[in-house]
Amino acid sequence: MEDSLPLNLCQVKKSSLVINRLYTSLHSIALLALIFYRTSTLLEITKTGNKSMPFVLFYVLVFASELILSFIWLLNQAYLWRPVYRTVFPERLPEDDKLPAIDVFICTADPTREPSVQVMNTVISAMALDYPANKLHVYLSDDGGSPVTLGAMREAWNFARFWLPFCRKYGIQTSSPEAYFSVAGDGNVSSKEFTAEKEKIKEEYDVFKERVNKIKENATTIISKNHPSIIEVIRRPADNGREPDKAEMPLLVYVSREKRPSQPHNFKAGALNVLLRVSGLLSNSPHILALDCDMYCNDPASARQAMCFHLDSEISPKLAFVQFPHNFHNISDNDIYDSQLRTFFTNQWYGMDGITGPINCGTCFYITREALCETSGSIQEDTNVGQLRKIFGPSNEFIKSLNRKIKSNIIKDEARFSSALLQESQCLASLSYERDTQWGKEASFRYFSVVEDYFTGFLLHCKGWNSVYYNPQRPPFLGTASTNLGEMLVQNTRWTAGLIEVAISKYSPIIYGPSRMPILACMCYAQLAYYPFGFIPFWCLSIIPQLCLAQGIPLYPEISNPFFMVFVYLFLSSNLKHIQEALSAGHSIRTWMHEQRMWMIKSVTCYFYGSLNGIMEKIGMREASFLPTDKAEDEGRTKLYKSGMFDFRAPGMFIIPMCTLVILNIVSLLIGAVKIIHTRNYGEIFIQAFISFFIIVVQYPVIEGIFFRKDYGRIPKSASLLSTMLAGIILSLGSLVLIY
Ligand SMILES: O=c1ccn([C@@H]2O[C@H](COP(=O)(O)OP(=O)(O)O[C@H]3O[C@H](CO)[C@@H](O)[C@H](O)[C@H]3O)[C@@H](O)[C@H]2O)c(=O)[nH]1
Ligand SMILES: [Mn+2]
Repeated sequence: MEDSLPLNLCQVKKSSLVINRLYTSLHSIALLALIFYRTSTLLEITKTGNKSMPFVLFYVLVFASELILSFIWLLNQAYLWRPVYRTVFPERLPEDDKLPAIDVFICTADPTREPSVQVMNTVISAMALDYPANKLHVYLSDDGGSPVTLGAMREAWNFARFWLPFCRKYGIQTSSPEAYFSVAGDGNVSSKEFTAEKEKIKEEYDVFKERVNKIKENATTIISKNHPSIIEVIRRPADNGREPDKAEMPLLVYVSREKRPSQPHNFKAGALNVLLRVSGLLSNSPHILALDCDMYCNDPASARQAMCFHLDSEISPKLAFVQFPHNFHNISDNDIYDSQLRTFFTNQWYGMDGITGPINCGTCFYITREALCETSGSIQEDTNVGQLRKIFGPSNEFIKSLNRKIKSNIIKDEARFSSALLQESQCLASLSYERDTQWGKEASFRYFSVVEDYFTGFLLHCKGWNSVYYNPQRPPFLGTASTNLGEMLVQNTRWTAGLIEVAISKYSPIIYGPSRMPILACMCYAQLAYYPFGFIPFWCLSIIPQLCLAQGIPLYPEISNPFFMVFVYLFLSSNLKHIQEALSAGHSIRTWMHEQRMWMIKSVTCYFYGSLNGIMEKIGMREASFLPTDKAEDEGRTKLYKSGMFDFRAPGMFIIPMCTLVILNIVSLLIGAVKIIHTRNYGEIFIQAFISFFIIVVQYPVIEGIFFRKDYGRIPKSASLLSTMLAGIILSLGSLVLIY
């Protein structure tokens, strides 16, 4: 019987599992050997006492670095334990009238950094999801409180009245009009009628873009940080003579929560919580799709794919969300900055999916309202309303909405948008509404950290909820990746600060997690929280062995020592594993090189600064901030990225440490080489020379940027000069302390 067939399948990636476990076992033996070697050598050094204090200190720092790296490596093994992949069978879903409703939440904050036409493409593509229109409700949160966005949204509604019927009629998959018209376009139809219609729609689209741009040109305010809440249910305006087919349209709502300059608004999490409340009143769908404003739906099938999990009676009672991968439309084949964040989406989430499910990634996920407003499941007619008000605030209407049994979630009836209801929504979007409630603390999206996604997902998993990772063949969503070095380092610094805030709090996954979720899941969460601390070993290992190399002082076993092979093994094993993962995800060896390079660059910069910011935020010396990434295209920058050239026009705080370390490595390798030629004894400092050599090879683009490039993306002369001076100072200080 069709009904009894499963809606989805979960299979273990057997070959990966075997390779992974073999790798983990062998590599951990080698790590134990390293720890044995370091401990015994250190004991010997301290016993004989014939080494200088600075040397012992350096030795201890190198050992400590190796321990930190081993710890992060150990946490990482949890991802490798049991990778799984999933298959869905949407054709087995119940009839349309039995499908649950979906609310789509889209957040935007700034029409300049997030161009309105792009945001509206996301809105339109969400409206075009392959789902019954009366069960789809699209909400846009505008943190910019911008008349430009509101105006653009009205225009988007107008255009969608042409676009949706067209997509439905011809089965268009690329439901973002911009993407559809800029690429060859799908819909394998070549009839005359289709061509004519397509042309007509294209004209409508151009009109739409023109109007949106005009709204921006004529606007007197672009962003308002001081305004009451504004909610508008977008409706079709009076007949304008361009009436298309009477089409069923999803509900479209504009929400701009109240903003006051002096009051904290909790960034995106705050915006999402307002949407959660307002939508609770207007549509109250049991499922929610959250999207960043640049993440348009690239496959209308994602809603039904997600339902294959949410409607599976076996997994649904504990299933909080289905996470889809982040894919990006602007990734070049030669992705020099690893803008696509490959490791997360082609490796780690499969591994977490085999435990309790992937982390929440902030966008491209279908979550249940019940998981976010946890108590709703248990709300009965007799539940103490006073209690609920303490958690959810004073709105009776909202509290009523929590009880699924009372509320139907389908609205078509215009009377539902009575002015009283809209007024109540406005009150739900006001700043004062959350005062003395548990919003952002107990239920809902959490405010504790700027990586609200990671933290909210973590607490859901702690409460016993699960998640699912589904990565279909056709990218379900496509966003705009940061393909600009400076922008991306700022973004990563923000992420790091958010992660470190969690890592050093009472919610640290290794303290808060173990009693609440499987240990492997804790390890995954801990790996994400702690990997930024990799900046400590990276800084140490790119300075200390080099200082010693320049003095001809060995820190590693010499070639004839049996432990030499342990170091060789560790280096080869981890890099070959990395290469294997890149290759099996369909990438080339080049990807490995890019990722190594970016790991080094991020370690010296964002992981370092982000950790400092996180610690300062924790002790109250700094306020958290969230500057949305720039999603507007910059032709010059895009050109450099596409041609595989680094664009070093980034703040000096990022460029200078990077250059300093590279120059330091070049100089110490040169000095070391001269020493080797003199003494003819290379065996003792081989590993140190190799470390420098490896860093230099991997960081070749930086060398090119300092010495060889003449274009505008090169490293500025002033930065090179300053870096050379800094490298000189470090080297001289190093030789001073090591000699005396
Ligand atoms: O005060 C704010 C700040 C941001 N946003 C929106 O949040 C989204 C994400 O912002 P973006 O600048 O694109 O940040 P990213 O670092 O790219 O976002 C990633 O990381 C965030 C956590 O730091 C997650 O929330 C996101 O989903 C995830 O894509 C965008 O739609 C913004 O408009 C707001 O609505 N209000
Ligand atoms: Mn983004």
